[in-house]
Formats: sequence, C-alpha cells, structure tokens
Amino acid sequence: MDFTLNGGKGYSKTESYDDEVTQGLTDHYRGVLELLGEDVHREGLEKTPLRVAKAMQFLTQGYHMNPEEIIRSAMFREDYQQMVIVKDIELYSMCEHHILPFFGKAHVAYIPRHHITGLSKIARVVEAFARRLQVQERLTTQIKDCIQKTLNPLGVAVVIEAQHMCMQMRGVQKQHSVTTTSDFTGAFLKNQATREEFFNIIGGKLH
Ligand SMILES: Nc1nc2c(ncn2[C@@H]2O[C@H](COP(=O)(O)OP(=O)(O)OP(=O)(O)O)[C@@H](O)[C@H]2O)c(=O)[nH]1
Ligand SMILES: [Zn+2]
Repeated sequence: MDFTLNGGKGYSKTESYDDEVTQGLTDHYRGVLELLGEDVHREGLEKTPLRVAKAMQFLTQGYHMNPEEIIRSAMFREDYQQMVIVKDIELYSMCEHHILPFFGKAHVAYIPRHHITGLSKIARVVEAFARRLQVQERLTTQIKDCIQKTLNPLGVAVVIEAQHMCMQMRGVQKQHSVTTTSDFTGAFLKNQATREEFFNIIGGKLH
C-alpha cells in the first residue's frame, strides 16, 4: 500500500494514492457514470473513474494531515507581541452537503504570546482543514481553534470569504453570492480596536 499524501510531516509533499481506496473509488465512480446513463467504455470516459478516484483523494487529503503537528513543526520563541496577519490565503474546499466545491480566501491573524510559527504553516493549516468535506463555519472555527491551542497566542482571528458552487451552479443559483464567516479569540474578541485593526488590514467592510 502506497499512501504518502500525508507525507511524514503532517502534510503532503508528494502525490500518491492508497491502492485499495483508489480501486474502490474507481469501481464506485464507474457505477455512478453508468447510473447517469453514460457509456463507460467510450474513449473519453474510460479512465475517468480512476481520475475521479485520485481527484477525490487529493481533494480530501486533509483527513490525513495533522494541523497541530504542522504548527508545532515550526514554532519559535519570540517576544514580538503585535498582530501577525496572513491574508488572501486561497482555499478550495468541498461542501459536505453536495460534495461540490466552495472556494475563496482566508485571512488569519494572531497576536503572539512568546511563540510565533512559520508563516507558511498558517496557510498549511488552512489547507489541512479545507481539504476535507466541510461547512464554511466549521472550517473557520477549526483553523482558529488549532492556532489558539498550539501557539497559545493573545488572540486569533479568522475570516473566510467563499463562493459555494452548490448555490451557484444548482439549487438557488445565485452566481454572485459570497459567504463571509469569522471567528475570534482573546484580544480580537475583547477589544474592538484590535478587531478593527485586523479588518482594516484585510480590507474588509465587516466592522
Ligand atoms: N451553513 C452552511 N450551509 C451550507 C454550506 N455549504 C452548503 N450549505 C447549505 O446546505 C444546505 C442544505 O440544505 P438542504 O435543504 O438539505 O439541501 P438542498 O435541498 O440541496 O437545498 P438547496 O441548496 O436550497 O437546493 C443548503 O442551504 C446549502 O446552501 C456551508 O458551508 N455552510
Ligand atoms: Zn452544498
């Protein structure tokens, strides 16, 4: 069995797939195509079940990542106590209700208390939680909780703005709707000025 989507470090560096899962998914997706009335033997579709099996594993690889470990792998003692903001982190996730994509941007901030983390690790935490079946609210809260738990900062702020294909391509079909979610801890919760500083920097109109 070859399954290194998770790498050894809590996140993926190479793309490879679990043979057993790939085979199972391929069989299921062949059945799905048949049920949709397709000819699974026509040239363009012959390899499609296998491609989808791999794509779905890629899109849900976050289940095999350990977001807390990602942060702990690059935690540094530092006495900087001002806001650190990583904004416009692009994210692609899948809504758990329809298994259709939702995508947009995450803005993440924290105010260190003795420890900082590698900036890329913030984006990797977003990735680890986004690459699962999700709802936007839970995704927002999980990112916040993970950073609060591992770094124990003075506060964490997470804002996600996303478009949901299940609202755009189907269902209510509102092509321009954008959903914004936010969650805060510590200083961002208690102090309106801190929250406003964050919103000003991410360029939001949310306050
Ligand atoms: N709160 C929340 N809802 C979501 C998210 N992604 C999709 N949804 C919603 O999940 C809901 C599921 O509602 P249902 O009525 O069970 O499903 P449905 O019949 O397909 O609903 P419609 O999308 O309105 O056609 C819909 O309102 C979706 O818009 C998300 O991230 N957060
Ligand atoms: Zn949906």
